[in-house]
Amino acid sequence: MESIASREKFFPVQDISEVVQLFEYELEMNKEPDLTLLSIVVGSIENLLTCNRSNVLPEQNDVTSCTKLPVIDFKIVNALYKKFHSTIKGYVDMSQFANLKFATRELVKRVSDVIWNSLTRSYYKDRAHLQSLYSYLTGNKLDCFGVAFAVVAACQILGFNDVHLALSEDHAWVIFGENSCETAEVTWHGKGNEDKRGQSVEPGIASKCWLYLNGYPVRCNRYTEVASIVSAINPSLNVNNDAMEVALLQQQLLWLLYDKGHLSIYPMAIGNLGDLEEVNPSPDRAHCSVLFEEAIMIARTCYKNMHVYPYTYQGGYFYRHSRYKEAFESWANASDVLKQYNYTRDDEEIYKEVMEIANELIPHIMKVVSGHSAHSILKDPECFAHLLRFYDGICQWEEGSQTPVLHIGWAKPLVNTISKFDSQVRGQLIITSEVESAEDDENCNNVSTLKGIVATTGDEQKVRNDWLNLNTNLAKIEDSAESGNLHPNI
Ligand SMILES: CC1(C)CN=C(N2CCN(c3ncnc4sc(C(F)(F)C(F)(F)F)cc34)CC2)S1
Repeated sequence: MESIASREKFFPVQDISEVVQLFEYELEMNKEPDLTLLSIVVGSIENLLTCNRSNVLPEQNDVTSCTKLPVIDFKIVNALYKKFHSTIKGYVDMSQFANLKFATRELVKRVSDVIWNSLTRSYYKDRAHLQSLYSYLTGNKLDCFGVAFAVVAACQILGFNDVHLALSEDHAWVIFGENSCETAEVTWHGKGNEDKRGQSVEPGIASKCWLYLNGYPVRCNRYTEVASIVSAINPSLNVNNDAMEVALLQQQLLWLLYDKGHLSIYPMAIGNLGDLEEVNPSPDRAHCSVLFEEAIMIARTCYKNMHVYPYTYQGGYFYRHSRYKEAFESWANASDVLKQYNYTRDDEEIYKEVMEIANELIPHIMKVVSGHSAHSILKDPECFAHLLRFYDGICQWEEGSQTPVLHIGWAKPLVNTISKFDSQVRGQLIITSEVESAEDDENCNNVSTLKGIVATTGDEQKVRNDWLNLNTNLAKIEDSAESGNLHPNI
């Protein structure tokens, strides 16, 4: 039985700096970081401070790395660690997988079955704080991410170091095999969907749905898996409050991983750090807006600009700081990513995200700026161009998709927004468009799309009627609304 005796010297853990030291040791000194140990430690701190917070902390707590944490005893951690080891080694009969250099699909499926079959029969899967091995070992509950993570931690215990976590923006699976070129579903996704555990994710990638990022997920190594443990820390006490100590712990651990370069292929983790820095800026650290930019650059360079969330992290920041023109640009850039996909029922999460932007945030901005003076964004053709690009990307997302995206609920805020801009502003747009080949249009009409919307100020430009493409889509929506076949999503 592998032991954590060598780590006993870090216990009892009493404050954030001691947790950071333990992570530092695991990242630097251990042959490879022990996913089981680290998940149990942060999971126990999170659960003690968010679930049963009964007098585990002194009233006053300082807000530095000496922030007091509930005392985590070695014997508790050691008992849970041994429990996971004996569960995995007890239920995975290694005689069937003897002398394997690399994991097989059967092995991965068997490990997934052991985790899956040991979960509580029915519980609210979307509840917070179900992501760690502490939750699994003390309550037999895990969320979608937690199951995938547990499978990878279990494979580490069994010695299969080729099994790694693959992370999209709303799903997780594993990669394994000689060049890590095999993939396997190991957890469920969404509500009411049959799980596909054991199968490859190739069909998901082939369907061009956002859930599988066109084959550009974050392919983790052990260090990025440690980053996923930290990024998955959830400081929420309830809908409106966070446990400050847990947020501080997450922020310090993310900076530790950032400084070691372990966030350099993980845009969402950098986005998470940006959100934490916005609320609680660390002295002599980059401003949060720099972090949001960095996440975007990683998505563009490492993931062929297939990730949406880096732009919505940045757009959300600009929106919260009333930097509306920049928010429009971020959201238009997010839409440029989305139009590379076909919308399917598995993409609910990003649908809700885009719908909130289009039907809540942008209309709110329109209300706020309506009363403002001449310099307002309603006189700015570049703002108008960003908004058109945002809406057009959604239209293109819908084109070629099995499931419609837009419905009359979208058209009203859309038309309302566009009509807020003066006609002379609208007249200052230059629309360039290329006619795309018709392979994706069932009527074999040439599908002209907005290849670029540039705004000029100054001399009047006749608006090229190519952007009528947008109006054509609007007409379709209104027709469909009249004929009553509204979007099933509403
Ligand atoms: C701009 C936003 C709306 C703000 N928060 C966002 N998050 C919060 C954090 N988040 C994440 N942050 C770090 N890593 C991961 S891995 C992952 C996942 F693959 F979907 C999983 F594993 F299935 F849950 C999600 C996720 C998901 C996206 S996007």
